Amino acid sequence: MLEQINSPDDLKKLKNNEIKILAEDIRRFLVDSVSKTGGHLASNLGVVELTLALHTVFNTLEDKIVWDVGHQSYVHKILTDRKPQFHTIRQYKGISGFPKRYESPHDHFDTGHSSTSISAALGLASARDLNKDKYAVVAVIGDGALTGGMAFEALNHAGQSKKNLIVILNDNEMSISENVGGLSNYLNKIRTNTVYSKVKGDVENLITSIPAIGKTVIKTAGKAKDCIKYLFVPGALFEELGFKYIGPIDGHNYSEICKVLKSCKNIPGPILLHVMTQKGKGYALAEKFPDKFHGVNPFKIETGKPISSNKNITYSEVAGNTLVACAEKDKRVVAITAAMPGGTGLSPFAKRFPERFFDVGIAEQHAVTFAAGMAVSGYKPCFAVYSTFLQRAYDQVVHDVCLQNLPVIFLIDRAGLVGNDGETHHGSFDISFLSPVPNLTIMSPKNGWELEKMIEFAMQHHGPVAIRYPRGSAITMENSIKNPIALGKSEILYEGGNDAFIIAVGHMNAYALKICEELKEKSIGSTLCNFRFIKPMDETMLIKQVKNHKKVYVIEDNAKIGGVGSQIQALLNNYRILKEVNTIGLPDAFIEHGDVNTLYQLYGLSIEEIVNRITEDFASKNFKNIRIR
Ligand SMILES: Cc1ncc(C[n+]2csc(CCOP(=O)(O)OP(=O)(O)O)c2C)c(N)n1
Ligand SMILES: CC(=O)[C@@H](O)[C@H](O)COP(=O)(O)O
Ligand SMILES: [Mg+2]
Repeated sequence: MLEQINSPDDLKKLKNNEIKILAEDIRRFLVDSVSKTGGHLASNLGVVELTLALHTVFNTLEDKIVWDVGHQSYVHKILTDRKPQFHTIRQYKGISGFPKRYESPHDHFDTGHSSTSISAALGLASARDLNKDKYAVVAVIGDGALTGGMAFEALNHAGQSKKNLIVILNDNEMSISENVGGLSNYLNKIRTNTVYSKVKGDVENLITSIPAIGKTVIKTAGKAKDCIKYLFVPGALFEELGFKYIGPIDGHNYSEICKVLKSCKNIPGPILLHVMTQKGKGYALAEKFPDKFHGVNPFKIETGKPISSNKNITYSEVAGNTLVACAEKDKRVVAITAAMPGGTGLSPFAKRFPERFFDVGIAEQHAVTFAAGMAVSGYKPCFAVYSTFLQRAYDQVVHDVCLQNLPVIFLIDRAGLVGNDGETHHGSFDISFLSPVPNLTIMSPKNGWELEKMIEFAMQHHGPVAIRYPRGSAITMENSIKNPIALGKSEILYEGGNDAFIIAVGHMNAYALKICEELKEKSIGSTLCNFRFIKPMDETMLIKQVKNHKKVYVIEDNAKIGGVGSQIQALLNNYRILKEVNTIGLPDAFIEHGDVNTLYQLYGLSIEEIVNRITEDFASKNFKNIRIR
């Protein structure tokens, strides 16, 4: 059936039983395709009927759907002309795993970070009204994404705005892990109460339908009506904010969703349509383990096991295990996540110390200020967070933690390039945005061992500490020099001559060591400095080594603007040391998706590219050894 669908218009020709077959085909296609490419599977399996219904009722060339996070937009992509390219999803030069306006006229807003959809949709609806246009605007937001502060801010605004706007709450009772918090409990009450699910009218209808209360209640007890409304009317919370709440409805019943969506089109004002779906639907393993199949590497369909299994410990696991060890020794250690216990390696901590573990939902801003509150009270909070999501909480880092010099530890996972998730998810900016913040100590480990030692160091430090490390396996360096971590001190990893002074940040040291060896073969002598502390910098070492070398190189997986290279250049300028610092880092651009090695090659960060660049510099006839004062 899927072969017959070349555009959303083709859906309108299908009968109900054909839609059922189509839904099955789409699920098969998704499992087959994602098992080869990797990607977000379970969320997409859950929204097949919902997406089919949306494309039946709306015309997405005009009507605007905003997919929150956007990881569940695969079915939408398949239905909107991207089926032929679907095998390229998340691969370099392939289609993105998230909605992209550049990719299709059916995509109306780019997403990747959670909880933005209602704000964006309200913006679209407000612009539509100013322009006197007529299109519909729909935000599709998950129950996890609804826990994000922005979603509440937008509901608050949208409810009062009275704009025609449909918010579809796709409730599958899961974030990546189990959803958490009071709102999740509230949705659960709506779902599980049979009165709620049977009665979809307004409060009068509801009350008259309960014989024990009856019509007299309505006549005689206006105030009581409000109380009863809170008890019985599903979605009263949303109603009070100014939304018309509809639901909950079965998100796998295509014709019911179509019917409700059609009537939503004719109801004025903001509507919240509560749709219940099952994450992973149709693929037994994903139904059983929706968290494991949220985002997957290529896997075998029969077993669900990854095709290439990498047994090496990841940086996230090192961080999580180290926190457990620290917490065993010190009762003040607490761990915080914003809905990413698995990804950040905190699951063992959650299991071992449930009372000292806090999953705050997708609420990075809250997580940081919550950590500040605990720190003020004598605890040692560790917030493990992906670099890209910490962007959300910048003001909280500055205003609530660093201004008060509180001993909060930021374990910044997924720093640098993350690969296939692409531009919304790379951790390209954390050095640039954290470095100017007073009181903050910033470190980056060269390998797993050093991450462990840095966390132990941070536990003893008085003041906020950020430790940034990349996605994936922790490097184990043979013969690594295990100097203890000392505040503001870097480590010389290689001494082989005075031509190039190479400063490497974090895991780039592994590359840099090989680079030094290759340069040696080309008769270029070098020294390698593992720049453990991005802040405070090891100024004494820097000045000494810079003066002793002909050229200076900084290798970092952060934006060059505001990165370590630019900071070292500024430092040398301050000391009137006239030396050019050559930074090998990320350009002033949003980096596309693709595997990390391809991207390193593309942006000059691969070993080969760096060796070539340094070799060319030293071969250049124009090369002058600038004398240093
Ligand atoms: C600001 C931010 N924090 C964390 C994430 C990581 N993340 C992506 S999807 C997701 C769970 C979303 O749950 P839900 O909205 O219910 O969607 P579902 O996958 O269940 O359909 C999380 C935590 C993110 N994308 N953005
Ligand atoms: C959509 C989203 O934001 C997450 O699912 C993210 O893709 C997880 O990334 P990792 O695979 O690096 O944990
Ligand atoms: Mg969910």
